Amino acid sequence: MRVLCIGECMAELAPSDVAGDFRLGFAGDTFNTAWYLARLAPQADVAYFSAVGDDAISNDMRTFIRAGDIDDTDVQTRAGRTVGLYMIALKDGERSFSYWRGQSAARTLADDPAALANAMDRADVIYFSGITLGILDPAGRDTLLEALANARANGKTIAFDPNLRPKLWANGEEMTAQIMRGAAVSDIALPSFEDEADWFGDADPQATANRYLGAGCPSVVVKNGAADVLYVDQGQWGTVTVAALDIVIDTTAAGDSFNAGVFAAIVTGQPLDKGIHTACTLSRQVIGHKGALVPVDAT
Ligand SMILES: Nc1ncnc2c1ncn2[C@@H]1O[C@H](COP(=O)(O)OP(=O)(O)O)[C@@H](O)[C@H]1O
Ligand SMILES: O=C(O)C(=O)C[C@H](O)[C@H](O)COP(=O)(O)O
Repeated sequence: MRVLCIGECMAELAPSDVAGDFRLGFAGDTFNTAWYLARLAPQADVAYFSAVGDDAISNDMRTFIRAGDIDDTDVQTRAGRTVGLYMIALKDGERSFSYWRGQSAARTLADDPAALANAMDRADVIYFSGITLGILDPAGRDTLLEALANARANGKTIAFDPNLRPKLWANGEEMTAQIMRGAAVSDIALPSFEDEADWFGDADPQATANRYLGAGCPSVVVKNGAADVLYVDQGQWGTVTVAALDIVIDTTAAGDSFNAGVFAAIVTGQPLDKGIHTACTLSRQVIGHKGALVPVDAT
């Protein structure tokens, strides 16, 4: 099984234990999921699709991707450009981000439809997010969504995390409309209830699930912080209880690592509820540590 994750990896500055000192890493929502999936399912072939520049930090990022056992064959190089950067600020375990990514090479990742089609042809599961859609210009977004629709018609499984990031969009209407275009080409959606309620006005997680079902996405997993995970899979509804972690250190990548748990079940042919249990165990470990990518125990 080959899983292709599509999106932007950035340089990450994460607060260290010393006030004012930051640690340089590499992270980004779809990349984080690829990284955790490669740890959880070493038998799977995990690949990343993106674009980087040709400077030193772009090369360091590529080295980091490969060191994570992630195939970087489909990471394109754009001469004269570089990668995006973000910094995490923490207050009582909740994170906020500052970004410097307006000119990043990843913004051009969908410029070559042939490269997209070729990478998708070689994959079984294809994952993208609302952040992937948000960094693209309208033409790139159309190209990516068309390629995903074609891949789905060819039998690929398409997975989507809406990952709502209002800073990437002109306004809320544009964001919600484009997110639902993403849902319409997907087989499984993995939204987070709090964000969905804020932007779509969903009254409860059932309303979130029903909205994605209505868009044509037949399986939905609704994350909800420490509250139950609600899922619907080909008409079967269920919930999984989360063992709440009392002291949360940093919620960065909670949802990203969770998604990797679900994909690990898909690639190993296990039922979705088993994958959600793995997802909960993994994301609980991740939020107990600082930064997006943390060492994980066997789950
Ligand atoms: N306080 C917590 N205790 C235990 N697990 C948690 C906690 N907060 C989040 N998680 C786990 O992380 C998953 C994703 O969290 P959530 O906050 O909903 O997503 P996101 O990070 O995308 O906003 C949850 O479904 C749950 O499994
Ligand atoms: O690409 C971006 O804009 C990011 O924000 C990168 C972040 O590391 C993850 O997106 C964290 O995502 P959560 O799992 O929701 O905590």
